[in-house]
Amino acid sequence: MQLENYGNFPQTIPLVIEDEIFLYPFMITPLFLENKENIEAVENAIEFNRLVMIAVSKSGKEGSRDKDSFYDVGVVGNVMRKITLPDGKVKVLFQGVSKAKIIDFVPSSNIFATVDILAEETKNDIELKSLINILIDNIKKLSRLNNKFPADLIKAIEENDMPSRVADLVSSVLKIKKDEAYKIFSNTNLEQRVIGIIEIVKNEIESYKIQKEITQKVNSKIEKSHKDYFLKEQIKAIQKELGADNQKEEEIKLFKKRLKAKKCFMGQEAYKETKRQVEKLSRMNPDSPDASLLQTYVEMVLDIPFGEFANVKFSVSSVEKQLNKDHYSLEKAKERIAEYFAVKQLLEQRNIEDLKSKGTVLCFVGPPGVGKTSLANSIAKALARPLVRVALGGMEDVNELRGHRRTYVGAMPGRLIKGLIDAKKMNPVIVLDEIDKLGSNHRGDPSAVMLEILDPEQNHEFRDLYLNFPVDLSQVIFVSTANDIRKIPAPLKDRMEFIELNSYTPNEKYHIAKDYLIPQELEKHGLKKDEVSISKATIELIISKYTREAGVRNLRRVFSKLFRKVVKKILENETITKVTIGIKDLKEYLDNPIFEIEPADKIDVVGVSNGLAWTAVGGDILKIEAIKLKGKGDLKVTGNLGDVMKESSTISYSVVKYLIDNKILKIDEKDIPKTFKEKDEKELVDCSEIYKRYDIHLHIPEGATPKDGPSAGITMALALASVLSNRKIKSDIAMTGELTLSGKVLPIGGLKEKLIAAYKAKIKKVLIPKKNYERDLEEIPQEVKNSLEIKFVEKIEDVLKEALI
Ligand SMILES: Nc1ncnc2c1ncn2[C@@H]1O[C@H](COP(=O)(O)OP(=O)(O)OP(=O)(O)O)[C@@H](O)[C@H]1O
Repeated sequence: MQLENYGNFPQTIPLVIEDEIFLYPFMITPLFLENKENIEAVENAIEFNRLVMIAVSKSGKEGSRDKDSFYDVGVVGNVMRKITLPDGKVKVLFQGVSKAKIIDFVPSSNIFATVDILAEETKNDIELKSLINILIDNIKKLSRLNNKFPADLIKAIEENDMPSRVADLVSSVLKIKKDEAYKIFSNTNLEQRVIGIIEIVKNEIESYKIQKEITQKVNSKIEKSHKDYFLKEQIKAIQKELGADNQKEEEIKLFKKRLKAKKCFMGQEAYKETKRQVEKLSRMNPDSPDASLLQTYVEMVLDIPFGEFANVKFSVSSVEKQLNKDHYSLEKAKERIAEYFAVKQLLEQRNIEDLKSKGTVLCFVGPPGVGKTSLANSIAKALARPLVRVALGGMEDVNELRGHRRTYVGAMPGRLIKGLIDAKKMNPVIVLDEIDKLGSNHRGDPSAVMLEILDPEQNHEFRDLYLNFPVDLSQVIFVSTANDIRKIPAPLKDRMEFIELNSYTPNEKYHIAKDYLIPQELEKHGLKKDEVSISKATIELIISKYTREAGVRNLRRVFSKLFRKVVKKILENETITKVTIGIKDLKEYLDNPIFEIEPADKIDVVGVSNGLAWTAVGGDILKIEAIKLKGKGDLKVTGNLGDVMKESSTISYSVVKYLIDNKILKIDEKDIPKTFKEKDEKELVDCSEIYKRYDIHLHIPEGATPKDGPSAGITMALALASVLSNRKIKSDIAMTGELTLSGKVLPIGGLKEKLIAAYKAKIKKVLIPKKNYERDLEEIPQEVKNSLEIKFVEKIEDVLKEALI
């Protein structure tokens, strides 16, 4: 279609104002017209076979035909077809012919405008060509990002050698906003127009790239959240299938129910804290690790037996009965325990509530195996309360008692709270075993924690760190045990009442074995009384040669070992109805004997004296050895001695020197080493030269065992006196006593243990301080007193007189 066929320009032609599409020359475009003027203009063009000018309305001014409501540059073309649609609208097919500009608009007619063709100019063909190439490149790039430019379209663009057509075509595909499209289209400089289009294509490429990136990110996020969502849904479905979902709800319900039941017994703070934690738990995902920790906490708290009490009545008679039933002898201890519960019973009968739970804590002190724990057992049995044993010996951290805070990995309540849970009662008997082993090497302050537990002023509000609320321990009966009273911290000692238990004599052991250990062990092994017979002599031999202990723990083990073998024998041979165990059989049953305290040396020697020692595991014989070596009066002391014992050796040495100087201890002149000159001239030398010309070495075996205390004073002095005077010491004599610098003998502790040790070592005579002789002999078992000659000594001279030959 030729433009010339339509006459010269400028000319006045019908004007259509298009609201939607920005038209370009050579485009064949369907247009939908509903505006009366537009329809009239089209009809006029068809009727008179004229061209029509299509101008585009400015943004926001659609529907108006005012002069400045549309762009003045548009397209002239012809109407190829016109169809009137059923709704009154008119559809026309328009073919653009040329770019044109409205020179004049005729508002009176309203459908006509005077229009001129707008020619485009090119300044530089080569530049234009390059710009077209750049444009095509960018279009190709864009086509990789979206599908606006299909391959055949790109091909058509490439093959078109009219730059203005390429520009029109590309612009029409890009769907540029009207005002921008107008700006580019109305430019008559073709290079500038192509540059404008390139910019738009590039912007579009950038924005697509960004869009793509964002889409990818969003997609991956959406994918992840979708994945999570689906997984969670699946878990839920599985849990539902397994009933776990309900299970959690059920559990929380149960916790709340149990908590409600305990509310009035557990105290407000405890109730509030637990309630808070149950609520927190109900909001948690049951699979999270925190939830399982919290669940353990809630379960622990609800397991504490708040409000549950075993028999609350105290009955002295039943305590006494049980103690007597379970223990041989131990009269003093039994009496003291009975008194303790008598007070409690009276306070209860007279309803003096607040004193009932107060008072001191019983502490059984003595060597291992003498019945400390077993007395506590009997107390619990008699009071019909559960017994909880808390071993303090192996404890490394005091927080094992008080619990670890919940922030601590693997936190748990302390042993006391666990004890209550195990006992299922709030008033058990708790035995704090080996309270003396709670030393300062523990982490934390053990005595402060123990005070919190034992002090009635504090223990009704004992705060376990794990629970984080106070628990009332005031109804608990605490009993403690210790081997060595000296190792218990002073503030704790103040709260305790000590009941001393001593080593058993062989005779006591025999009775315990016969009346308690053997019947109990027979029962444990399923044996009847008449199936085993052990003679008295056999039991005594077992005591003296197969056990080496202050108590009877190993003795019990020996019987258990014997009876295991008896059981085996009976099972192996059904004809056996009774097994007799005699002295001869012991070797077969028990291997070689272990000697208890070794009997003292039978030979009297110079410089070896027998001391008596008290240790946490019972009494012992302490041999003290002294030798003299040529020297110049030094004293060397070995044997792992503590400071007090070292001082005591110095005192002993000074006392002995004093005795020599004052001729109380006679020195034979022959024993003093002399110089050749003194020998030749037969010079007399002073007796003091004996200690000036010799060095003395004092040793107390066994070197690996630490020893301390002043009670070996007289024994060391005796050894020193013996070695310096060269007089022998009687081997069957032993002694104990502190020595003062003026030679007086002061009293000592642990006499009973020491005398029992002397008795076991077959010592004949024992020298003890006068004060002990007058005060403590009553407590010494008769069999010991019968077999030992016990003599008191007041001063060192008495010792020398008795012991030196
Ligand atoms: N007087 C006694 N009568 C009967 N049995 C006794 C007597 N003394 C101790 N026993 C028994 O000896 C065994 C050891 O006693 P127990 O465990 O009470 O010793 P312990 O003094 O607590 O020792 P440790 O200090 O090592 O804890 C127990 O089986 C106990 O029954």
